[in-house]
Amino acid sequence: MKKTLISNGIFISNKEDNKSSIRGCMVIEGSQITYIGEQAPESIESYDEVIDGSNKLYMPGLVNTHGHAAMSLLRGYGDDLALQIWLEEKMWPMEAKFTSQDVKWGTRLSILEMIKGGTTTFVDMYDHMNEVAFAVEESGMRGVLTRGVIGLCPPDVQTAKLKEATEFAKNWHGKADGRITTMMSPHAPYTCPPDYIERIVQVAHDLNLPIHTHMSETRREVEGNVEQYGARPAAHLEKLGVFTRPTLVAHGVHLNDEEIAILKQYDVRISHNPGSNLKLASGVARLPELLRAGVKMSLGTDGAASNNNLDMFEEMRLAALIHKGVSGDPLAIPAKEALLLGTRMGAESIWLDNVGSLEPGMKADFIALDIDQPHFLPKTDFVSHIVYSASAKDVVDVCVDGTWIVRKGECLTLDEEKIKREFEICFDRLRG
Ligand SMILES: CSC[C@H]1O[C@@H](n2cnc3c(O)ncnc32)[C@H](O)[C@@H]1O
Ligand SMILES: [Zn+2]
Repeated sequence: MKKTLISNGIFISNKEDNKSSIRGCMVIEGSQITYIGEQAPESIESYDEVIDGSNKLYMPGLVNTHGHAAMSLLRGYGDDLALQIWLEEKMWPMEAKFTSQDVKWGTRLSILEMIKGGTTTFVDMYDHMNEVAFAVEESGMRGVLTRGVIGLCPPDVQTAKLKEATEFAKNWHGKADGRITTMMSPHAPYTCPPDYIERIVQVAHDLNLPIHTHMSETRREVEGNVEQYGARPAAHLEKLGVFTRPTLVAHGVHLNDEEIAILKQYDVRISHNPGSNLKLASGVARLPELLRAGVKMSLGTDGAASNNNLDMFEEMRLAALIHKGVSGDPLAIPAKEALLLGTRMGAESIWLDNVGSLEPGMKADFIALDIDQPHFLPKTDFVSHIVYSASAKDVVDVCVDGTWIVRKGECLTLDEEKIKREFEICFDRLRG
């Protein structure tokens, strides 16, 4: 088993009882971290590889808990619209033209953007998901994948989509050396009739899988749900049995206290997507209150058509900043909490208990930032610098499951030039 020593680095471990950063060493054996501390545990000769970590900051890989990778093809299309019009008049008509090739190259472009920017795990809800799984397998990244189903269609089409989602979830769970896990996904309460949601929940039970859905993203959605079903979305999904499965909801912007209590009761996790919620004018989620209530929170970018990049550093900064602005409390989301939301809490939100911090026994999913740059001085509080000053462009090395997938800013697993060429071909066909 390959044994690597990284020495002379600065490490942000995220360990519960740890000081925020240490100057020292980390040892990786196979896919795992086996040591982190100030001094190397063994002499240099006992390692297969020794890396000089001077001028680098090592931290856990970022975890993006909600997105639609292939939507990179729709970046900049339908800007400055609110959700429902954006979906109905822009996204869905274009997505109806997507082939598996479009999803293949759109997803690969997003994976490139994500890994080069320090994201080591992502959640993806889309169609043509075999292509997403192949891309995850090849890239070396970690993915929690799900075929999202929209039930606004005839019963036979609903059944076909559910069958496809079920087959995908069954076939890919635990694949790519365990780097892929799967979920079942009714797209949203406003796009899936109640009986369809119940059928999806039944499949999740049968396959012992979690559920991922969009929920309470806009005020209009909440009002529509009350009008149509006599209940707000959280109570509606509770009634349909969704929360009897481990559940991750995206957005959760418009939640009242009663709904927060329901989500806490069922240990439902929420992916907070501040960039997308601002751009689509959906609102600002009650992140500080949700955290105080004990709801497990994390961060997501959503797709590149509503963000418009996949830079998780931006989401951490937005989370830290907008809640200060909205509440008037500078401590609403401190830097340390924003960092945890983008890393360890992200991993916990998607039931990955062995990534998100740098400690012995954890998977070697970590990134290195080049801190020999003006915006990382003075060398005082690196947690602050990560959240308030860093960006995806600072990432130089990325390791997932003990394998380097980015070195010196270059992706080692995917052919960047080919992906860009093929992406442009897909784009020209779709939008030319
Ligand atoms: C059924 S595949 C996923 C589906 O979700 C759409 N989508 C992208 N962003 C959002 C969002 O913020 N809210 C709701 N739905 C969204 C995407 O266009 C796909 O159709
Ligand atoms: Zn989404």
